[in-house]
Amino acid sequence: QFHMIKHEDLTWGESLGQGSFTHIFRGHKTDQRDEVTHTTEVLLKVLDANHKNCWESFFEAASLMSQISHKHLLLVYGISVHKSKNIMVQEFVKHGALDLYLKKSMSVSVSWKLDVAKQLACALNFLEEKNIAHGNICAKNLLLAREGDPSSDNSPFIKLSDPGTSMTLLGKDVVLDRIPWVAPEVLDTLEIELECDKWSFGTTLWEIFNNGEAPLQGLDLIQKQQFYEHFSNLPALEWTELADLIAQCMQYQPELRPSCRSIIRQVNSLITSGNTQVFAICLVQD
Ligand SMILES: N#Cc1ccc(Nc2nc(N)cc(-n3ccc(CO)n3)n2)cc1
Repeated sequence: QFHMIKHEDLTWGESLGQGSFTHIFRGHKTDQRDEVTHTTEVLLKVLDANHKNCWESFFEAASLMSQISHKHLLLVYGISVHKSKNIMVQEFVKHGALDLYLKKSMSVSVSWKLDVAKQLACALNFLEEKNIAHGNICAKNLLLAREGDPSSDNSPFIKLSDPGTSMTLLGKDVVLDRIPWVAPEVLDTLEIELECDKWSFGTTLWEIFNNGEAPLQGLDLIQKQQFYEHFSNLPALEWTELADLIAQCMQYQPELRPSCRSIIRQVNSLITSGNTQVFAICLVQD
């Protein structure tokens, strides 16, 4: 169910960092279509050689993304297997991962953040309708295709990246390190269900409104595990309605978390109330 890309059709550019057991590189792929050579800029995601045993899960994650297509889901062109290298060839998303972008540019507006939140909620709703759980929703896996800047007031555009190798294969410590993005029940079941993505949506909202700062950053694995054992919650944001939505998503009982439809409705009302507040302030100032 995959397009196989020949290794000789790939050219490698600079390293752009690494994820869990993967390295990512800028690159290009060439394909011949009726005598015309097309060159496309791509992102090459390589599975570490010492985690070759995860290659099925690595490609499983990618195939999930290539079976369905949606404007807010990353496009995976195919895979390339060459000697001991397992390579996923993805569309190159111009501005990279959202967590780094938020840390760099502290000046994005509330409406910018709510727009991103709404797009993620739509992507999750699409996956929910297909009964597909992603399993790794976080700001690092949200890719910024369009910046959208305050002056020309065009809005940001995000793409949800592949979930990567299933953490259930990656071992307990990887699962613990994903606290507080991983839903608490996953620590017992190691199963990813739709409700898990709602928990992670709450954590990602928290990240977005904390300018990309990682929640529970300084905690070690024991302290992270205790965070769940004590049924702790992330520090509430000032904006009460937003804090409420995060709290609804991050309920320890999976069945109490809101549906994607409800999440979209609540983000929409935050957008409306946010605009009203700005509008009111302008009225007062004038
Ligand atoms: N400076 C810079 C810069 C870095 C990356 C991109 N582009 C891109 N395109 C993708 N398809 C995927 C990713 N990822 C980045 C982290 C992950 C983890 O999942 N993916 N980055 C653009 C600019």
